[in-house]
Amino acid sequence: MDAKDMGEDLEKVLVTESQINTRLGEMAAEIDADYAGKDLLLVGVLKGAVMVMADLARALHHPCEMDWMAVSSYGAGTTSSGVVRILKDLEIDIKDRNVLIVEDVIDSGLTLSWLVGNLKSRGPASVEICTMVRKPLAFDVELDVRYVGFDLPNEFIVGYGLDYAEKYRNLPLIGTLASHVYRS
Ligand SMILES: O=P(O)(O)OC[C@H]1O[C@H](OP(=O)(O)OP(=O)(O)O)[C@H](O)[C@@H]1O
Ligand code: HPA
Ligand SMILES: [Mg+2]
Repeated sequence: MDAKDMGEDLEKVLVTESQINTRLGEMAAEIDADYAGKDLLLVGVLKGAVMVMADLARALHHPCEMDWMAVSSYGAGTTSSGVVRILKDLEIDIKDRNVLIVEDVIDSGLTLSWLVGNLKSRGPASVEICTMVRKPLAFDVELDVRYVGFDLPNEFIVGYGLDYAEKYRNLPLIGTLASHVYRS
């Protein structure tokens, strides 16, 4: 899928595919340097983080393991319910591991502040966060985000894993939707 397949649904492009790829390379280089000589376990948060996880893992030179959690707070709407549920837990024991949580977006920050607390209670050596997008509201919760792709304004976005009612995740860029999409 690309912008041409969106018909009139795409309002504007905020981050292009090539900007995403360039930034991913920079973030991977930082992670390679920071984790030199250490083990690394990437924890992707389904489903939104699938694209970042796949591309980031391939951009890393550092060997890593990957595991997945599914937590949900949004359902089909565009605002967080604040109630986080585990839909699928990790399969790997993270005790004494260096965990790097991989996310597509930190919006209200509620999902990650809950998840960081949950993972820290399992006795890992470290827990850090890598997200492709961070929005301003996330600054209201105490969240130490080590790697940020792009700081974007407070608008609902889709693409590169981000969905609206499960659609548009396979758009390779990040953009906003035209208002008629929300009405239909
Ligand atoms: O910072 P917050 O306001 O908590 O929002 C961020 C979270 O919301 C989205 O997930 P969602 O629950 O929609 O599931 P999905 O990844 O399957 O789309 C997104 O992928 C993040 O995990
Ligand atoms: O802007 C967003 N788009 C899609 N999913 C999301 N989940 C939190 N914020 C967003
Ligand atoms: Mg979502």
